[in-house]
Amino acid sequence: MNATNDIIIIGGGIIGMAIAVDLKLRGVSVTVCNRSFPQTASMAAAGMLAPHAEALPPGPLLDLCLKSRWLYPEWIRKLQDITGLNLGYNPCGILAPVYDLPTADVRHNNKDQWLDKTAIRLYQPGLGDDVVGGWWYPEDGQVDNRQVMQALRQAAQQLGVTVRDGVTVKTLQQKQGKVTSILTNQGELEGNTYIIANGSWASQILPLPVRPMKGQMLAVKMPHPPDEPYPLQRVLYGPQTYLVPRQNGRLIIGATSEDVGWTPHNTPQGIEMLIKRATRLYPDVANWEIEEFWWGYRPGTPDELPLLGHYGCNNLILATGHYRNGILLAPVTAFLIADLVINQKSDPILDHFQGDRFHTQPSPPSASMTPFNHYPVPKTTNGHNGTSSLSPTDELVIAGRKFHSRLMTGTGKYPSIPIMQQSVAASECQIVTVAVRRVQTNAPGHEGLAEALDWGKIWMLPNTAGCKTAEEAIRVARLGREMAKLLGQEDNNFVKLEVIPDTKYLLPDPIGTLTAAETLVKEGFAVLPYINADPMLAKRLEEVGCATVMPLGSPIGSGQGIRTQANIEIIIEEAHIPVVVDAGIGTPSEASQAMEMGADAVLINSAIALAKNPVLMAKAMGMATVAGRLAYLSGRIPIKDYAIASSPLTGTVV
Ligand SMILES: Cc1cc2nc3c(=O)[nH]c(=O)nc-3n(C[C@H](O)[C@H](O)[C@H](O)COP(=O)(O)OP(=O)(O)OC[C@H]3O[C@@H](n4cnc5c(N)ncnc54)[C@H](O)[C@@H]3O)c2cc1C
Ligand SMILES: CC(=O)[C@@H](O)[C@H](O)COP(=O)(O)O
Repeated sequence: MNATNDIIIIGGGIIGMAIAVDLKLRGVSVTVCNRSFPQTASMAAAGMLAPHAEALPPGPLLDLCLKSRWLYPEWIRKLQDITGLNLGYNPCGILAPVYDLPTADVRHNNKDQWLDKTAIRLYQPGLGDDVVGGWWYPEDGQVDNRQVMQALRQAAQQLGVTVRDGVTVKTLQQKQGKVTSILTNQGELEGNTYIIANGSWASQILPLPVRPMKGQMLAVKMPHPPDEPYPLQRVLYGPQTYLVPRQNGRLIIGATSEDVGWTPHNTPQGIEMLIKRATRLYPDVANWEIEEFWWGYRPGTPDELPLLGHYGCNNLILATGHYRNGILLAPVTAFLIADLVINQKSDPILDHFQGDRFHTQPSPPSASMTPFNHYPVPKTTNGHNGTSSLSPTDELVIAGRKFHSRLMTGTGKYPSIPIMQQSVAASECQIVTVAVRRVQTNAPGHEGLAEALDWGKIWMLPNTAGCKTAEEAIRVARLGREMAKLLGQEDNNFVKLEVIPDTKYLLPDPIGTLTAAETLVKEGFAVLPYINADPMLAKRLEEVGCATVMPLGSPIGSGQGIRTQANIEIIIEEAHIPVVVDAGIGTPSEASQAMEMGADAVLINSAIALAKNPVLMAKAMGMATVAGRLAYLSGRIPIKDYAIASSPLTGTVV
């Protein structure tokens, strides 16, 4: 283990490096862990400083951007003084041509300068015929972001920041509300404060809704006659495209905005679109020499605002999600975050950018006290509303943790979060599985879901749904552990392991599952693998140290019931760990059937969530699970070929 570092910054893009330099200048020891990925947003960007041309609506983001634009000249001067490098800072103004005339009202009321068809051509000759006028934003400008990156790295080196390239942070270790260390591909590192500044990849470390928005770019070379200036001197920010002329004659053309996940590369379609739009705006571009194509990932967030400030633990700070304006926002981010670290001073503007703003209201304090507002749930005949308790000794024990309910439920597919909350309460289950990926990306139907349950009462079972390979599942499992910790379950090391490459039947990959299970068990996880009902695989998983096995009854969501009965019976017979029948259960009788067979528990999602009355069905499933368990414990009568009369045959009246 390394010596303790004061501040550890995860990510060495413009945000991480700007914070590092600022902190170092204030006298703190800083280490930057940087995975060194070429397609970082900071290298891909166009470098526009364009709060006005981007047409940001009035609000906290515009305020933050304006503050940063105001800080820019001084920030650049500081970096130039340290490094002696030219950063291509150019407050050249931005011209924003349009193809459709805005209404006279808008033109009249807007405080920015409107230029008509003739005036705009005086500002910029050579515009395309479709341009009918435009806006002039004299205070916007540009910087050469690649030069800025070089300067930040050089400044960091000169000042004594430790930059560890090639170090990928895999997970944060937390204890009692504090991050204690980070685990990296090169070992463990300890610090006092940890700053998450890894752009689009933030969601790989913490359950944050940051996702990549791919942008493709292209650069051409502007020609110019000897002793004459380049034809473009200021940024042209046209409809869906921009042209950013550098002072050395390079013209940056951008950009696509694609919600395609981590799909890499430039594509013919993307480049064709860029060229088409650029030549409509400024036709001469069509003949200029192409210098380069590239692409990068903007760190997008659901509300397009960055995530800044403390998050979860008191020594964990976010500085990510800068989406389209991270180059512009670097100086203000560095300033505010350095202040927060050193002076423990949180500028009020940071209130708008808190990482927990996507969390919704928690569920009512006690699941069992939840009022059933939407669907009536009848009391059982004896007036007892509970179904889960059998006898105190009949507990389900998984990885040393005891549960009295043997029903596990899911959180997906419900018509609404309140109905999910009520269903969980009605089922009286104690373990609820949560799809880490969907929660972290705030996928439709999963917004605020993680916060909707009272994790003081329900045990979270993070699952790796959506993972097609062992590697993905391992990564998502680690995220799940962080998610559980952040939601207050410090000691939760459970993971429901799903490795499912097949999208039609959602059948799990046995080899990927075993591989991932081996790694996760070694990392201290209590692994609950979802498997086909394969007794040999179940045995192997038990041997590598899994906490349960979870054979499927039939394909997920199919409601076909227990089609794999014979194999599940073998698994139950042979296993020394709990067997949880997972997936395909469609009715309470099938839940009961699994329990009567001797399964230790059942996991049911679709049959509850998609029922006409989910809350009522949840109640029924809870009762059926108990009934099945009681039946199993009671010992069923043997099956006979012939009838045996119920009433005694002796002593009958003739
Ligand atoms: C095509 C395009 C055009 C843009 N144009 C503009 C513009 O004109 N003006 C503007 O203001 N903004 C623009 N942006 C947005 C801007 O580039 C980003 O908001 C900004 O660069 C984000 O900086 P960052 O440091 O947060 O992320 P990045 O620059 O992506 O840096 C993140 C760093 O973290 C590292 N990392 C990732 N995971 C780990 C890990 N687990 N452990 C260690 N290190 C890790 C990565 O390797 C990378 O070095 C543009 C973006 C794109 C893609
Ligand atoms: C939520 C979950 O983990 C499901 O993948 C699980 O397998 C349940 O399957 P059903 O939806 O068929 O009940």
